[in-house]
Amino acid sequence: MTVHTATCTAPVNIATLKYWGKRDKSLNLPTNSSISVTLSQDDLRTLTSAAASADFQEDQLWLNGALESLDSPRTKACLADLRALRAAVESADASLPKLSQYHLHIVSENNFPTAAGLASSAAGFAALVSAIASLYELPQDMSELSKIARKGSGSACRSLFGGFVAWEMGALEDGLDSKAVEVAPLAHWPTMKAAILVVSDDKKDTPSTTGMQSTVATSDLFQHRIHEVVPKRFEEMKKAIVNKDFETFGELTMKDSNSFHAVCLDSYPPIFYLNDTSKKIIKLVHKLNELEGHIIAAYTFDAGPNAVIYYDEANEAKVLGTLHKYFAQVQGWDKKDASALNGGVDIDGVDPEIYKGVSKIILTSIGQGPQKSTQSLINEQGLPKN
Ligand SMILES: Nc1ncnc2c1ncn2[C@@H]1O[C@H](COP(=O)(O)OP(=O)(O)OP(=O)(O)O)[C@@H](O)[C@H]1O
Ligand SMILES: C[C@@](O)(CCOP(=O)(O)OP(=O)(O)O)CC(=O)O
Repeated sequence: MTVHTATCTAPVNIATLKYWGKRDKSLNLPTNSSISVTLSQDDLRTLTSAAASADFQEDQLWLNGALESLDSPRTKACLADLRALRAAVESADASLPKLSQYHLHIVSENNFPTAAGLASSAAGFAALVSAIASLYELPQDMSELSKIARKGSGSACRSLFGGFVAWEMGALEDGLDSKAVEVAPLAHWPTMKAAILVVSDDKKDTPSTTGMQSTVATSDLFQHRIHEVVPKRFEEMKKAIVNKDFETFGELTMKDSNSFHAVCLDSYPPIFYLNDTSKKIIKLVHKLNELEGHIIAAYTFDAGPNAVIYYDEANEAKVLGTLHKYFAQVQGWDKKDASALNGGVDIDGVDPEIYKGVSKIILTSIGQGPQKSTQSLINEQGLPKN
């Protein structure tokens, strides 16, 4: 039996200017442009192998060791687009195997919790699209492929690039101009770091799609956000990234997280993603920045209570040192020497039991986009190795 395979990894991205709201639900077309930082795959990544064979009976996906349905319209849309591009390649060269007509076996592993507010769907769809595009030897560039990943999950389109990434919302009804582009590569600002305080790795209450639909339908504040706030912020944040201006980048990042959670609260009925621990972390970061006299740390929260805190390596002693003072008991510090963690400052009014609301800290940094891998998860029969 002949089995064609390819394997790719893809990263998680965490938005600093949030995507929240769809103008087209089936194509995942957003109501505003967004910006994100791609995180290092050393800490958070999806590894996906894709195989095609004339002997396969049906399309199948194994996610983290269990068979997962491929019936969702989102996954079907991604597979249909990729097959259409492969069919075009095959019609231009009759000597190529007709992979577009074969069923696919896809095996994927996330090295972090799935569906827990850590952007697994972003890394997952970016890896799925990258692995199949590699299997099909597609000529399309990353921006083109990002339009396919977008149909899987909006935020996934940004995981096709490393470094700093913008998702341009586009204006066309068919979504052909709604794609991810690179704002700056990893090498432009490699000292950007992220500390993720995992407040909960439970499945979230209100799924992003449902939450967005409710916000678009019911929040008045949302109209102000998408028309007045985000367009200006989008340009300002890109400029701050190009200038490596952490103060401006950090301020815009925090304000945008707050704006996103404000429109969630303004939805009817309201949507709550932050919990008491999240709010205590927000206060801690503001007090740290006040003590320093300028912004050295910036928080952002997605559709859940987990905090992502961005900082520049130049301020690592102070930022991580301070977090260590309050969260020393949580797991995840082992990759840092104790000597690197004693530069923290005391902050008035922080609940000494704040650490009880946090299960672990993930210390990571900015990273690269999808990578080809030789570590196949599929055996010669086209089935999962484990
Ligand atoms: N490696 C993967 N390959 C394919 N699909 C995946 C993969 N990982 C996750 N997914 C899909 O994404 C879904 C989880 O998306 P969901 O939006 O609920 O959580 P999340 O992305 O972890 O959180 P958030 O969007 O709040 O950051 C999974 O149920 C699965 O359908
Ligand atoms: C708060 C966010 O993380 C929302 C992400 O939403 P998704 O990309 O998960 O939504 P779907 O398009 O419905 O799959 C903000 C962001 O990542 O920009």
